[in-house]
Amino acid sequence: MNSKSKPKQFLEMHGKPIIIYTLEYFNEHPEIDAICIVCLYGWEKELERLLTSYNIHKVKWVTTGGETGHDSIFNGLKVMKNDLQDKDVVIIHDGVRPLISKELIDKNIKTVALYGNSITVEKANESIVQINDNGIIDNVPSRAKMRIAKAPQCFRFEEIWTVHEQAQKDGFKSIDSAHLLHYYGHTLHTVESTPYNIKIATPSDFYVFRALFEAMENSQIFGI
Ligand SMILES: C[C@](O)(CO)[C@H](O)COP(=O)(O)O
Repeated sequence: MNSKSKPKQFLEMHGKPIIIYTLEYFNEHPEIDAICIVCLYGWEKELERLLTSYNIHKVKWVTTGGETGHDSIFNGLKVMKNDLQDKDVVIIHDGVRPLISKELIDKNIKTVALYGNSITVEKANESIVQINDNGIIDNVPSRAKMRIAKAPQCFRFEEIWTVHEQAQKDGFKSIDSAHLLHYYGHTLHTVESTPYNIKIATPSDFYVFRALFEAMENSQIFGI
């Protein structure tokens, strides 16, 4: 949904870029020590300007994105590697999920502390069907067990680094970190997302974001 002039994470809502809404949750969270941003090539200067302007002071590393999400995450891990200990917790989030909450960050941190990793998921409230190459449904999994993988996805540095290194050797590209760890046989633990943790991927998502944001500001939505 990138506009003609801007990639979606830099689009503004009420004068503030989406990426800043997202970053503010991490910047203000007491248990977040440092932030790494993997930035779209060519937008680094604009990002630096925004970080200064909105005082996002916890950003310690900015690096350039790769061709895929998988490559971008690996770029982020590489730039942080020398500063992190194996047991440090890495919380991987999408810049275009600005309705994350402190509560969801808290839940993820607690789950990593207990089990070693944490994948944010949402219950599927519609049926999910698997199709074959001809568009024919060949599997209808039980909806009760279906979850939609979201972000944040959180790991000890050692665990996420090891699978990325292995994937480099194997030439394997994952859809996201949950997929990558599952591929290499790791046990993954889940936390249920807070509501409204939407990913802004299409123009309609942008309008949903605006409506939700305004409703939250006016306390019209119960349970935020
Ligand atoms: C991590 C994620 O948000 C889970 O749904 C998603 O996989 C990210 O996908 P993207 O295509 O890299 O935005």
